[in-house]
Amino acid sequence: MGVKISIQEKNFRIEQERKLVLDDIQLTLNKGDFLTIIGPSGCGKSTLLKIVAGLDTDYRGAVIVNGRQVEKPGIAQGFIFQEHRLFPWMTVEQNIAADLNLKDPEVREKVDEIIEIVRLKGYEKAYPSEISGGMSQRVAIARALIRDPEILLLDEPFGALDAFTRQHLQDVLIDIWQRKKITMMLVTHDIDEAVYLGTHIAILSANPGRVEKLVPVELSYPRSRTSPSYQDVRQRVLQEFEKTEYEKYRDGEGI
Ligand SMILES: Nc1ncnc2c1ncn2[C@@H]1O[C@H](COP(=O)(O)OP(=O)(O)OP(=O)(O)O)[C@@H](O)[C@H]1O
Repeated sequence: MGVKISIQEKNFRIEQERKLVLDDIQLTLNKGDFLTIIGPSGCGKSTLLKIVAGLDTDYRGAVIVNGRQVEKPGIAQGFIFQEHRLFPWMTVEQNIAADLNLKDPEVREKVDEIIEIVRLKGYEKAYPSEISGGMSQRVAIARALIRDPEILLLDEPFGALDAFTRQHLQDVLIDIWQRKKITMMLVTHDIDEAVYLGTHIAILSANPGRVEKLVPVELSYPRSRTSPSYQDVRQRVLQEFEKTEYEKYRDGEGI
């Protein structure tokens, strides 16, 4: 059981013109894999994630999550955006429970367990305006986790946070992933984040978006950013990434 992504092509229509954005993306994730995705700006990373989430179904191909074809958004595919999208009028625990009844003892127990996992104990009754950006993002992750998703999709989840908070949340995410044994797909602009988190890294090229390289990361967790083996992987990924950037600009695309 796992996730099978087969996107033959994804086009967007822009001013009468058809633009091929994703071309022949074939990815297979085993249960518990953590795939990080990097690639030049505009290469289709978010589009890929939205397709897996069922938020975009206008493409040629199929996405199978644990044997079922994804045809619309659903609880099996948790999605975390860059901005947390919490309800400002609800407390932390209400945001996490959302449409589930907090008075139900089973829901209560689950909310308490997840709050502990995302390290928000003591903040259950706080409102989003009373907590930091990093904490809000942890609430968003908790809200997805409580629904027991088969895959968690994260689109630049820590992109808006400062470097210190970002590193802390990377460790929280690894802890969640190890405890829940959940399959993850995370898009990032940060090569370091991709190497620190992923069991595999997909490096995409642009125009059209293709998987240029799939790099398995055979480093144990927790990873040390300063170890020589970590630096070796980082260097290899950086070289591959630079090739895709170079090709993009050589072909006349600019910032
Ligand atoms: N709804 C849309 N309509 C038309 N074109 C779109 C739409 N969404 C995305 N695109 C185009 O598709 C391409 C891929 O966009 P996407 O947001 O998936 O890239 P990305 O790799 O996530 O970019 P970034 O790294 O800058 O966030 C871009 O050229 C973008 O302009």
